[in-house]
Amino acid sequence: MMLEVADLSKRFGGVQALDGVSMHSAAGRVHALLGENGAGKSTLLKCISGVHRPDKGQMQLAGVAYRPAGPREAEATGLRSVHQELNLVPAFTACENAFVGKRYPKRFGRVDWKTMRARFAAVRDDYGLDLDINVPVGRLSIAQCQIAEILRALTDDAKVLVLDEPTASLSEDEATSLYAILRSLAARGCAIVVVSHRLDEVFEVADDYTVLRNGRSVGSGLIADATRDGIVALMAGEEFRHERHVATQTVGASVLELSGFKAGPRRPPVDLTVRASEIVGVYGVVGSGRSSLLKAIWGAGVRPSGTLSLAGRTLPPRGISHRIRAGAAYVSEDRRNTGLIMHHSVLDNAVLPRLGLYRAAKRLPMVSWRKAKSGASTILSDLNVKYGRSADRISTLSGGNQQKIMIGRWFGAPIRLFLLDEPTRGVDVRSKAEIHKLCNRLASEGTAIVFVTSDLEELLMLASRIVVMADGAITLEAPNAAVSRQSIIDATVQDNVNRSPQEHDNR
Ligand SMILES: Nc1ncnc2c1ncn2[C@@H]1O[C@H](COP(=O)(O)OP(=O)(O)OP(=O)(O)O)[C@@H](O)[C@H]1O
Repeated sequence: MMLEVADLSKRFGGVQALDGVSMHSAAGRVHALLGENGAGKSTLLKCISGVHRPDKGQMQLAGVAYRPAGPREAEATGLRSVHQELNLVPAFTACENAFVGKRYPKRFGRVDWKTMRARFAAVRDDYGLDLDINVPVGRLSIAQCQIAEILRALTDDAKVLVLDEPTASLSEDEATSLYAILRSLAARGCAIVVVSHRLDEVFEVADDYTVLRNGRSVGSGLIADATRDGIVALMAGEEFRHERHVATQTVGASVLELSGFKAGPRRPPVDLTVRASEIVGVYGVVGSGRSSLLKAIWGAGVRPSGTLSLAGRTLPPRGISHRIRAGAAYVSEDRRNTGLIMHHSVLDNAVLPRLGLYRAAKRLPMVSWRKAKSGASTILSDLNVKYGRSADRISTLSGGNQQKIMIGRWFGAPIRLFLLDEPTRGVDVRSKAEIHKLCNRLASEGTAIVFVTSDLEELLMLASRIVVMADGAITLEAPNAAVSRQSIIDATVQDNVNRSPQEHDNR
């Protein structure tokens, strides 16, 4: 075994995040680490990569006792990691980020930038990844940052590579190419441990699995011997099925109208109408302009232009407060920077956009924290959020639980238009089904929903109408039942859009 973990435990205050976990990962194999939100997956990866020190238990790397005092020591032993929260310096390029904390190539005593860039570009090309290495990562999308982070891990040979949800913000195609990279790394003798909530891809790429539940390892084995239902039952501790929930209710009046709307100065104009009770799913590859369009509709775009009307009123191209007053709500794809206030409490984050609901008295501009606390606890229990105390920092919650709060905090007041960017990113299968059910409930009450997703299954499962984007333009727009899986994938590339949507039908 390349990596062996035995009886590992880790406690944070009152939370037993890991409780005697064991796992083995062999060289040349991809090991999937599975479990519901808050099961302890990230904590386990952080113990392996030296971020956390376990309270109890042993680890071995390549047959030698391994107990890293920190991430540097773990790296020196041959371990590379890609965590859920990306750790990149925004002002540095992907290449400069890749060398942070490592020995720079030098020439005449000075940093040899040329060699550094060439070495980095060679790794990028070797793995067939597409990334501009001369742009500061602060200007890249989340998915491109993810690629930058993975490249950082690949710049030197690794014995073990651990990745926490590396495909969460990648589209189907990008995830497929990332997994091809993981397979080729495994073929070079690396042991790979990967966390993913996308079970379909786990079945395609992984050789072995371990399931965690409430901090304990509750099952492990060969993927070839496992079934999807069996794994889901292990994760949830009971039988569970994710039903398809495509909304069937009749749509109402138009809520959002875009006409010649440009999300930015160099973006093509977009025309789109979304009606009450409609769930429009927007799909495309990284950089196709999905998130920029959503952000621009929300009023936070960079120099947008054209006409946007919400519930019959034309709104200025920028300005979030107009949108909120008109009944819109938004969930950002970037939980850490623009979604949540990470150093504030669970309570603060859960009530922030709806503070007006928790006034001490009707016209008083003061918040009653008693009311806020009870409002928050309703939201948190409705969405089955796992947390210790509402005063804990939100950064201590697992990624999936943070995501649920980002969505739930908008409830409590009617939502006319709900804009959701990757609403179930990092969320486990059961919570995903709950969020889909919630979207359907909102739609049946008249909310118009526009969501961006990189998950083709989710798109087909939830959207009543499908929009595909490429290079900032809409390349396909049709009711869910009228498009094939292949035509959706084809439309993600501009050159393919002239083909008929019915051309392939392999759904
Ligand atoms: N630094 C921390 N301080 C306090 N509690 C923490 C900390 N890190 C994790 N926890 C708690 O440990 C538990 C396990 O969290 P972890 O992030 O490992 O879950 P996960 O399986 O990765 O979930 P997800 O799929 O949602 O990312 C959670 O209850 C979480 O709130």
